[in-house]
Amino acid sequence: MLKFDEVAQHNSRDSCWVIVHGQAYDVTEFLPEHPGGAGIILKYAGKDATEEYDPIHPPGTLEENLPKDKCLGPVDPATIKKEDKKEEKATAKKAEGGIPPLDQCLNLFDFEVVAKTVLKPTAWAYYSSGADDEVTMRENNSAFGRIWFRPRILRDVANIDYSTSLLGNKSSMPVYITATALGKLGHPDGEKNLTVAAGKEGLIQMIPTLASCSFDEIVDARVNDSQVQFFQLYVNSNRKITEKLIRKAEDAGVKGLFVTVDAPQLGRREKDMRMKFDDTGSNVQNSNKDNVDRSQGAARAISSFIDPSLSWDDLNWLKSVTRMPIVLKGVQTWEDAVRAAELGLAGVVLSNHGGRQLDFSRSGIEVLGEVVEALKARNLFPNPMFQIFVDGGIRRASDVLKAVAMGATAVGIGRPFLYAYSAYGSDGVVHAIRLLKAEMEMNMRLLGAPTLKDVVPEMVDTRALSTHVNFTPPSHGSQIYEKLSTAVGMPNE
Ligand SMILES: Cc1cc2c(cc1C)[n+](S(=O)(=O)[O-])c1c(=O)[nH]c(=O)nc-1n2C[C@H](O)[C@H](O)[C@H](O)COP(=O)(O)O
Repeated sequence: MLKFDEVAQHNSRDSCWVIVHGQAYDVTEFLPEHPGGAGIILKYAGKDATEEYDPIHPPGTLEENLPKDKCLGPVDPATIKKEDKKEEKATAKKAEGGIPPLDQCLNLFDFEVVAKTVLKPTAWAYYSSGADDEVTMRENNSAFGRIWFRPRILRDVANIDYSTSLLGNKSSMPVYITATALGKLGHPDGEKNLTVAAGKEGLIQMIPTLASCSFDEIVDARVNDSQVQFFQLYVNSNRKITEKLIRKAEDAGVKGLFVTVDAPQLGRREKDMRMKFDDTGSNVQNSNKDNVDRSQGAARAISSFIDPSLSWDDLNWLKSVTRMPIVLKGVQTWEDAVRAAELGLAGVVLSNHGGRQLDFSRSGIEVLGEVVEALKARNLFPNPMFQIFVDGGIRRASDVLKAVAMGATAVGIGRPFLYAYSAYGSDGVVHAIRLLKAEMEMNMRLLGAPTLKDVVPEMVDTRALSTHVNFTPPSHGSQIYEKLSTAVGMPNE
């Protein structure tokens, strides 16, 4: 059995060994091939890299990418020295007073406040960042603040039913858990937290291509065989790899293929870059002058496989590969939505990737208005065979109902569920979903709409949508933050 000190001597580009899950690997020859660049590996040369490795790599990645003889065997656990993780210590200190009990989270904003105190800085940067100046990320939620309800009265609202169906699959609410990458950055169970909660609460989860967990782990985490999942696809420049992924998803019973079309290159998320940049900038990478394009941060590094040449011409190929309904995720104009409908696709997600792609893209809810008008003008709406989804900035059931009133079938939610499980595991996500369900019941009752069919365009006033007022959402979660900051002695920022 190897000793840690033996591994520690192989800590350079000329001879680079790392430890992952107690096994030593010689990655010297792999360094130039690593999509994330040599620098991030060299940072852990001669050390235990397990904690850094896990959130980014699905199980089996090493075995799939290294020749057998590069696995050098087990390292005596008694000799392994743990890295002095300054940043983890700081985070632990912040939360040493513990986090508030789950039932003190009263809305989706509260989870963000709590997650910020428990997430590693790199994880917080990755999850919370938007592109450039984050104008679109803020606008995503602000835009909902410019839509007003027109509630109707004296309607029998004794029984409220907010169930619906997405692409022909039952859902307990017009909400799905959208695809967000690198789930293990926030919690060791990663995306499985979402699978379990979605199954328990009857929601559909969209499995991301860039998940931390393996596809099989996420599918195996279903709470029962009838649990419905969708798959979010980044098309790989190597189309064979993409075909294999799609077939695997279809064989696993996935019920919808959401092709991401707003990210031919991942956006410049500067919070993420700064964190990663400092992270890699301080490491051997600079002195080794790696040729990794670090100017795009970690996101670019993990997504260099995405095919920027993907175009409308490829849709017939995509349709030939699968019988799953195909939805384009990241459509931002009526022209592209109409084209998708005319091509016989199953729908579109009006989305700007949570403001993480092109800054100053309009919010999904803003685009929804023009898309519905354009489809109606061509007798393409309403059409149960072509569904419209919206995501970005949805934090309240009132946001969900505004989108439904304007013609969306359902909405996708990302960050709040990430924050919920980063702080509280899958129980956090279950709680978040139940909070939304309680809001749905109350909002629909007060709106005068017993079912989603009764949530109609006349119930919203969208005249203010086209003007951009600076709507700053109330400082949500401040109550919980105050409590928290006193509990753990943090300055009340
Ligand atoms: C927050 C977040 C979003 C990501 C996401 C990762 C995070 C941490 N990632 S990303 O690494 O490439 O940017 C994906 C992804 O893998 N694929 C994708 O289609 N959308 C990705 N999205 C966008 C997501 O699917 C929704 O469009 C967005 O999260 C909706 O906005 P809210 O977070 O405000 O709900």
